[in-house]
Amino acid sequence: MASPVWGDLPHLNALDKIPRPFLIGVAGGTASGKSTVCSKIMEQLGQTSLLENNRMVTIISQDSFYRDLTLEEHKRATKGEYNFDHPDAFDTELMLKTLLDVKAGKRVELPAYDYVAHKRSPTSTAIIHCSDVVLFEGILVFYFPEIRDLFNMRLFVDTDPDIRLSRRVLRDIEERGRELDQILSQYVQLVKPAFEEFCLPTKKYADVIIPRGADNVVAIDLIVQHIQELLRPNRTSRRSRNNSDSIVERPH
Ligand SMILES: Nc1ncnc2c1ncn2[C@@H]1O[C@H](COP(=O)(O)OP(=O)(O)O)[C@@H](O)[C@H]1O
Ligand SMILES: Nc1ccn([C@@H]2O[C@H](COP(=O)(O)O)[C@@H](O)[C@H]2O)c(=O)n1
Repeated sequence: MASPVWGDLPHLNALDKIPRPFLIGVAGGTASGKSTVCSKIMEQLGQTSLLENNRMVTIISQDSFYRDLTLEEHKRATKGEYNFDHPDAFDTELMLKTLLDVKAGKRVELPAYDYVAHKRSPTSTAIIHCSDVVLFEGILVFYFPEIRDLFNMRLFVDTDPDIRLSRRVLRDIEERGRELDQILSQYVQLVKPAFEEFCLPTKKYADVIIPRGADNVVAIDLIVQHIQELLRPNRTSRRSRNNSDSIVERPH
């Protein structure tokens, strides 16, 4: 019989059998603050005395799973004309296999994504060991049903589109080697329509929607408290208590 630790617990219903790693999906539009929210959650979970030193929190980015581009696609990418916001841009099979390995407690090695070269970095990798909590963040982490179903908790970072665009412009110029006119044309022609078609409709799958992203310290504190409570050793069944779903904001 399978161990209850790795049991088949696709979501928050089996509250008295919390699987490790506890897999959290973090979706949201480009530059909504997904990575920043994950870093804050990781920071706050790492600091708590409830988690032992040898337990870990890991962040994986969906961007590590961008497909390799053909020569022609790469040419378009350098002109800001390749659609990186479409589900087809991702290697879904590899993404699913990796997450299943992570869930099974296997060690995985992931390349960092190089946004300047539009491909996975051949030199920089992240080793993902078996962790207590794994945060998987990206624009389309709730889009693919097989992947969506793996999460034990789903968060959607909901930041105003104008703020996202202004942050993306600064970030893409400073960190991703892009020119302003290309950032804007890519955004208008590809990023924004794909957000509306593929990312925004996945908000309904979230357990918690985080308005204003990392600025929302209250939401982040509540999420961290909730995770700590779920992962507390020897916790009593939440079904026997009354405060079980107090922080879970379920969208309509
Ligand atoms: N609350 C915030 N206030 C100011 N800048 C922020 C905030 N959250 C994120 N940023 C900045 O916006 C950019 C995108 O944030 P990031 O967390 O990487 O978003 P995402 O992972 O959703 O693309 C980064 O340059 C980041 O430093
Ligand atoms: N070579 C690439 C790969 C991706 N993008 C853009 O990145 C966005 C996703 O990353 P976030 O950190 O913003 O969530 C996505 O909107 C792609 O357009 C890119 O420009 N170039």
